[in-house]
Amino acid sequence: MKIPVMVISGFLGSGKTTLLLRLLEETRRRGLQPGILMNELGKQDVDGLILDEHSDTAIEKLLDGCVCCSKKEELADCLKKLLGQKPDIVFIELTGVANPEEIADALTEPGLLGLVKLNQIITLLDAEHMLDYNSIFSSDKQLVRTLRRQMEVADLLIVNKTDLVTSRVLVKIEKAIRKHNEKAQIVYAKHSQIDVQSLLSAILPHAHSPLPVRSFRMVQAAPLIPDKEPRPNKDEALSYSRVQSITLPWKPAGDISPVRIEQFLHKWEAHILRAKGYVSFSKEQPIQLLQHAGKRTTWAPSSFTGDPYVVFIGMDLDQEQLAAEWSALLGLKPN
Ligand SMILES: Nc1nc2c(ncn2[C@@H]2O[C@H](COP(=O)(O)OP(=O)(O)OP(=O)(O)O)[C@@H](O)[C@H]2O)c(=O)[nH]1
Repeated sequence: MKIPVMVISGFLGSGKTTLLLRLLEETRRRGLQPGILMNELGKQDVDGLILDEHSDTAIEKLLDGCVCCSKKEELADCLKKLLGQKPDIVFIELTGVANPEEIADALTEPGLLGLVKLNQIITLLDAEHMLDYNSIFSSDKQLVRTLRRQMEVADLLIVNKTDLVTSRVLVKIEKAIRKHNEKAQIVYAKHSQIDVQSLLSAILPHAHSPLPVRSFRMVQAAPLIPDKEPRPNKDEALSYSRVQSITLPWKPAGDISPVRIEQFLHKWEAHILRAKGYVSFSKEQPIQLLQHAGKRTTWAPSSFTGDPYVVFIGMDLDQEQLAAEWSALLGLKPN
């Protein structure tokens, strides 16, 4: 019996983990056993810890690189480990800069073909920023292509963060999406709130019934990129070229307020696309989960108990400069 795999893609901070939490809630309600494969660009696993706080699901983690390019070799092993736990469905949450078609392709490779089947590719779109991506990322050809492919190959497109835009913007977004994908269902959401019940309705505990599977992807051995668009050469095959991540420890020398961190992120906003991690402001207060996406910063109490840190993901990041300014912010002496 092949286990269905749902691939969750979408740019950095678009709402993938928020959706995954909703899907996990529904699997629990239905008595399904899920397996999760998380892929993160950073060395630290912020999303995995968020999931750990909300569920006791089996999670495999691929950190410090993108599963569609630098970590592709490890995908099969990770999936096989998860399958050992006999899940009814596997969710793969990709990094924000991953091309989901590469994963769909990998699922059809001989080592996995008999074990898993692609159920569907879901792509989340950040309604507040997606119309600006082409101009913001014009210097990273691969990334522009990846973001386009995230739209083109999706079965379901979730336009998320609709609380942050007007209905006029939504009309523009729909037009932009339809240029790239005429068929996918489009749904509009706040905080990835969609009808997860119907999304999972065909998945049964230890399912023996036929599932809706993207048959054209599973049966054809031909490349997934259409002929009119030649396969990229080796360098172009990377899904991005100018995005980097750096993890910095949080060890302030004295008191520091959340406002100072927000000012820091604001100062770096031309380069920082996403920041997340755990920080503590005082011994009395619980550790805070920092989430910075699309130039907005939020804080939430967390039960994290390790050494606090923040992961920064950015474009053309001067990592040395960032680290030096971070140390200065925390009141630390330069090395
Ligand atoms: N205002 C608003 N915030 C949202 C919405 N959906 C998610 N967020 C917030 O956006 C931030 C990023 O959400 P995530 O679900 O972690 O996004 P992601 O795509 O998993 O992020 P990465 O995997 O790190 O790229 C979090 O602070 C969420 O609470 C939404 O619809 N509206």
